[in-house]
Amino acid sequence: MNATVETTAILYVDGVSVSFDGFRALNGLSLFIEPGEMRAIIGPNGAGKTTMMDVVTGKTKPDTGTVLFGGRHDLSRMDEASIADLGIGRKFQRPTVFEMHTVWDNLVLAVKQRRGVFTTLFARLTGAERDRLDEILAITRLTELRDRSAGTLSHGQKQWLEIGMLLAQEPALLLVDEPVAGMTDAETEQTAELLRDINRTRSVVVVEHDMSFVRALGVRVTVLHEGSVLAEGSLDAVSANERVVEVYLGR
Ligand SMILES: Nc1ncnc2c1ncn2[C@@H]1O[C@H](COP(=O)(O)OP(=O)(O)OP(=O)(O)O)[C@@H](O)[C@H]1O
Repeated sequence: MNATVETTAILYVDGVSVSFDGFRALNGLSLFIEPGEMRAIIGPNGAGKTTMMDVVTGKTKPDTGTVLFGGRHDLSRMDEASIADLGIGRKFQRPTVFEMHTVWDNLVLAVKQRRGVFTTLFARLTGAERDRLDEILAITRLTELRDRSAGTLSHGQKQWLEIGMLLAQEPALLLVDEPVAGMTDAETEQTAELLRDINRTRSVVVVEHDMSFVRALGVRVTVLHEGSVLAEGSLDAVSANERVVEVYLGR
């Protein structure tokens, strides 16, 4: 694994393979995300999308290949906590907010998690931290709901709150797994807007099956199939690709 590659990519994944009991979940996967980019990853079930996220976040170690963050951090040698500390945030498919706490307190807990539990659990937020959380409430469309307990939010609002909790940790790169599954059409549209807002200051990788949502994002799309990249380009370009239609979109 070579950590001296020259690259401008914030996320550099090159020739990565991962096998589980002889089955190749990733097979020479190469993917390069530039700083400030938002990328959508699509592909059939079992294509390797989740495994790709697992490799980037340190949950799964690649058998071969190179995974670099910011051109110099070799993620294949780091554990999950160190990778999160570097500035890679991951939003899993199911929301895991603290239901008994208010929206605001959930965000405060996320800030405290970032600062380190032991030193500052009882310390008050600084003015700058409060201002930042107000901004995050606005970005995640939750300003009016700040005093509601998280358990009373709709499914979509819980997903936005969890995205807000990730933002409170100020990641440079956000990985988002199927954010709109189970959302209403209106929530889906708003989630596309919300991610575009977030993408003004951060790089984002979104895995999603919902093609109207991917269209609304309006970003470059990577199609995975059998653990490697089948096609890459605009949604229109990959939708016109015969192999992509055959293995995924035409189903
Ligand atoms: N820990 C594991 N042990 C054994 N096999 C695994 C493991 N994790 C993933 N796989 C297999 O690797 C393949 C790729 O799975 P992965 O979850 O990455 O696909 P995916 O593109 O995310 O699919 P989906 O759209 O269904 O979430 C699948 O065939 C899966 O069964």
